[in-house]
Amino acid sequence: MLVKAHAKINLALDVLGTRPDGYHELETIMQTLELHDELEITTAPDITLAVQGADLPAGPENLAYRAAALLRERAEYAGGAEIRLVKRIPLAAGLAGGSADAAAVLRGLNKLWHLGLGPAELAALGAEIGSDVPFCLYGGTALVRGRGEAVTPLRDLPPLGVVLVKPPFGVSTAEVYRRYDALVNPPQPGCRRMLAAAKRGDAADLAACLVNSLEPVTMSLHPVIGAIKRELSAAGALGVLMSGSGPTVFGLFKSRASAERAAGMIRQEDCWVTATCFHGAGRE
Ligand SMILES: C[C@@](CO)(OP(=O)(O)O)[C@H](O)COP(=O)(O)OP(=O)(O)OC[C@H]1O[C@@H](n2ccc(N)nc2=O)[C@H](O)[C@@H]1O
Ligand SMILES: Nc1ncnc2c1ncn2[C@@H]1O[C@H](COP(=O)(O)OP(=O)(O)O)[C@@H](O)[C@H]1O
Repeated sequence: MLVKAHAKINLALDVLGTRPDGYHELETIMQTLELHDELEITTAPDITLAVQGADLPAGPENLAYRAAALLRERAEYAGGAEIRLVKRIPLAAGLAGGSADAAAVLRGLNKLWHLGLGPAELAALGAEIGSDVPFCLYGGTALVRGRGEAVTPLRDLPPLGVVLVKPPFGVSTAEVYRRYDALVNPPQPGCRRMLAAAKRGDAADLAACLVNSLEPVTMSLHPVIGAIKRELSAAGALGVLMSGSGPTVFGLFKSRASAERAAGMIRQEDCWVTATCFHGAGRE
């Protein structure tokens, strides 16, 4: 069985405070992209994982493996699965690559093992693996709250083009959140404004409402993020923003074709650059 694990970006991200469990209360609007990892999953006596395209462990430290092991344990399933993962989403990028893989494994094994678990049950399991996993199980466009476990699907947005630019370093999500807590003047929330724009579904409106409370934190650590934003704007982006805890920066374009043209204009040293587009929940 072939399963696609789609990357995500955050179109808006507000941090509302810290929770008793040490995580942060969020309000964010997330959107899956056509860019995806691929997983070939077949039944086997035990759980095995082979990774192609990235230097990643293939044991329990890998979120894809961890998802299979957790599902097998909770479903008390006797068999296993052979998982072959082809990575295309860059690591520690703010694109939820690991979370997307974990969600793809939960979705795929739920079918392959005929477990019959519903979306809410899978999302509860996913939340134990990582905060972005519940959204990755739903995909499309959604309002996400809590630690990331409360997902409210929204109507699909127009299929906008997206250029992704990732500088040559990863970012620790935990460190970005820790540094956020130390901000004297945290950014103003903007998720509600984006929610209204998402309901209207107008591209220029969406682009004008992009907001990410974590962006100033990561940008203070890596000023190149500001340079990438300026270059994407100069290439004609409708709007630009860092995704999640970063460091990937995205630019929105009216179509995939215009994103492809703009991607060819990006001259940032040593950056990973690709053009993709919004991916709706209903599509594989
Ligand atoms: C920032 C966001 C925005 O969508 O995405 P990415 O930038 O990672 O893609 C998410 O909140 C990241 O989700 P995810 O990367 O799954 O985080 P987890 O593995 O669950 O947690 C990593 C660390 O981030 C912090 N964390 C995460 C989520 C949250 N709501 N509050 C937090 O404080 C915690 O310190 C936690 O130990
Ligand atoms: N299948 C996986 N794909 C990517 N990263 C993984 C995976 N399994 C574990 N990881 C670890 O999780 C960390 C964060 O992964 P990722 O989800 O790509 O980051 P982000 O949430 O910032 O997009 C990586 O640095 C990597 O060490």
